[in-house]
Order: sequence, then C-alpha cells, then structure tokens
Amino acid sequence: MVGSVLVYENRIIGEGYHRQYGQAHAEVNCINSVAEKDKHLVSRSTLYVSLEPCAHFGKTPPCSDLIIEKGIPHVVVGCRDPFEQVNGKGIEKLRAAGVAVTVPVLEPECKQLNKRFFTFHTQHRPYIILKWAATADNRIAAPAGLSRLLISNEYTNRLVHRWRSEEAAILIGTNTALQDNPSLTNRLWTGHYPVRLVIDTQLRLPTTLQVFDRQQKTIVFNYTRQEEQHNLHYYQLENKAPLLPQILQAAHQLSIQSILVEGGAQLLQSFIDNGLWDEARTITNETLVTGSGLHAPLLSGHSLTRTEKIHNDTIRYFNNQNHND
Ligand SMILES: NC(=O)c1ccc[n+]([C@@H]2O[C@H](COP(=O)([O-])OP(=O)(O)OC[C@H]3O[C@@H](n4cnc5c(N)ncnc54)[C@H](O)[C@@H]3O)[C@@H](O)[C@H]2O)c1
Ligand SMILES: Nc1nc(=O)c(N)c(NC[C@H](O)[C@H](O)[C@H](O)COP(=O)(O)O)[nH]1
Repeated sequence: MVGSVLVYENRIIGEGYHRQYGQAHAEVNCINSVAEKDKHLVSRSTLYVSLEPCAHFGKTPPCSDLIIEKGIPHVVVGCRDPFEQVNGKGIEKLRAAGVAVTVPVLEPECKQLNKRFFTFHTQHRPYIILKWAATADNRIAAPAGLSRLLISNEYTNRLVHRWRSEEAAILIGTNTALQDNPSLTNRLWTGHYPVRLVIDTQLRLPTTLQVFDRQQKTIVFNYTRQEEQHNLHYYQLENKAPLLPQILQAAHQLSIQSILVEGGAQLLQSFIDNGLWDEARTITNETLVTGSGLHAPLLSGHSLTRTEKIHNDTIRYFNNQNHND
C-alpha cells in the first residue's frame, strides 16, 4: 500500500495510490490525476510519497524517471524501499537529476503501512500473525475425542474471516486439519481467499478433508512427495532439518508475503519458542469455562497494543517486542 499527493502552495492538485500489484504505482496515478487546468503547476509542486520512488523497470517503468521528466523540484519520501532493486537507488537518481529529496518523514508509520512487504524483503520470510481463540480458563480445544469447541461468537468469526482475507496464506498443523476438518475459507467476509498451508509430514491426512477440496490453492508440506496437481501442491521438505525455517523459506520462494497461523497449540507454540512471529491476536470468550481440554499457547516477548470487545469476546492484539519498531 503506497500513497502519494502532489501539492502546490498548500493545495493538493493530485493524489493517487497503488491499487494492485503489477498496476501503476502511486506516483503515476497521482501525477495522472492532476486536472488539465493545473498541469502547468506540476513542475512547481512538491510530491509526497509514503515509499521511495522506484528506480528500475519492474512491472512498470521507473517512477523516479517520471518525476524527473515532469520537472518536479521537491520530493518528500516516507521511507526507503528495502527491495534490493530499489533500496536508495530511486533517491540517488532523483538527487543526481537535481531534485531535492527529503527522507525519511513519518518513517515508522510508513513502514507500518507496508509491514508485510518490509518483513518479506528485510527478513526474507513472510510476515507472521499468530491467532487463537481461548475459553475464559485458557483452553483452545475440548478434551480429545469430543467435537470441535466453538469458542468465538458469530461476529468475531466474521472478523477472523476478514483477517484471513488480509493475508496471503493460512497455516495449520496436522492435528488441527484432522480433528477440526476446517475449510480455511473467508466465506463470512469478502475479498481474496488465502492460500492454505497444511503440515502433513508423513502424508497421513485423509484426502477427503475439506482442505484437499481443490477449491483454493493448497500447499501440503511433507517429507516424501513433490508434485503439483490442480490447486493442490505437495511440497517436499527435508526431514532432518527443523520444519519452520523450511516452511518460511518455501513461502518466501513462492512469494507469500504473509501468513496467518491458526493453530493448533503445538504449531503456535513452536513459532513462539523460535521467536518467529510479528503479531499475535487472541480471542477470549469471557463467559465460557470448560475446566479441561487443550491449554492455549504461552506467549512470550510480547507487548499488548490494543484490546477490543465483541459481546463476550475480548480480542487482544500483541506485537513481538523484538521485531516491531
Ligand atoms: N481455538 C483455537 O483457536 C484453535 C485453533 C486451531 C486448533 N485448535 C485445536 O487444537 C487442536 C490441535 O492442536 P495440537 O496442538 O494438538 O496440534 P497441531 O494442530 O498444532 O498439530 C500438531 C502436529 O503438526 C505437526 N507440527 C506442528 N508444528 C510442528 C513443528 N514445529 N515441527 C514439526 N511438526 C509440526 C506435527 O505433526 C504435530 O504432531 C485441535 O483440537 C483443534 O481443535 C484450536
Ligand atoms: N476463531 C476461532 N474460534 C473458535 O471458536 C475456534 N474453535 C477456532 N478454531 C480455529 C481452528 O483453526 C479452526 O479449525 C478453524 O477456525 C476452522 O475454520 P473454518 O472456518 O472451518 O475454515 N477459531
């Protein structure tokens, strides 16, 4: 998400944002939005943009060239672009052409806007959000053998589906796939369906499970099979090396910029114990007490950023203290 405005003497004469990957960048949309009567002001205006203008030919031509061509004398940049083909080159190119560049401005806010993209390029892994729902006595599932415990209310479930629509992929552990038979869709919300990532190292999950219905792209991480069928991708990993770094490396290679980890407890705890997470979102049903069942993961190194209530559910948002500015 990148935004840009063009300002002439305290008046906004153009504005634009990057609508979709592969389409025109914010600066191009901003410059193109200037009305005919204001076009002569462009070369006397200041361009504000939340991310450094690009310097390379990617899906679109370089924005820094366009800015130079239009004779824009001053550019205010929120933060540098960590993407290796840009990373300071856009700023350099502008300065070399005589454009005054002010950078950075509101850097933490601009980085926050693109947290997934920044994590992907600086840490070479997707942005990781952990999520679980727990009872008031901190259980995430009923005792083994009992049917799936419905903890969150229908409004919170809608929010969870919204979260799904905001991330590139959802990851679950083998037991969750087997015991809950989730579909991992965002049918209660709009927008894109995330890629389903399922751990099944020994390929012991029955293919009748909903995650194998091929209705959306699904990747099965396992130790024996490398194969791509329609919407179903078996991705083979090394059984002697730790699993999580391999999954994150595979996701990076597949250009998956963010993952919502939906459990279960073992999987979530392994992300926590390895410090491999950026955000955690927990839902607590304040009125449901089971007295037994699977304990919720134990979070560490976290700071609470926000709390929200939806009826009897309390939703807490945490950041990883070690990763967030
Ligand atoms: N309330 C919630 O938010 C929520 C969310 C998801 C699941 N659940 C519940 O959790 C239960 C399942 O949780 P769980 O902890 O038993 O299992 P899990 O879903 O975490 O799966 C564990 C299995 O996945 C694989 N796995 C997971 N992490 C791994 C790692 N780091 N390295 C190698 N293999 C790994 C292993 O095969 C392991 O046995 C279910 O009953 C489900 O209903 C609740
Ligand atoms: N938000 C939430 N509230 C709950 O009460 C509960 N039990 C889960 N559990 C999460 C677990 O991952 C489930 O398996 C999927 O939430 C099922 O997702 P589907 O909508 O069936 O795809 N999650």
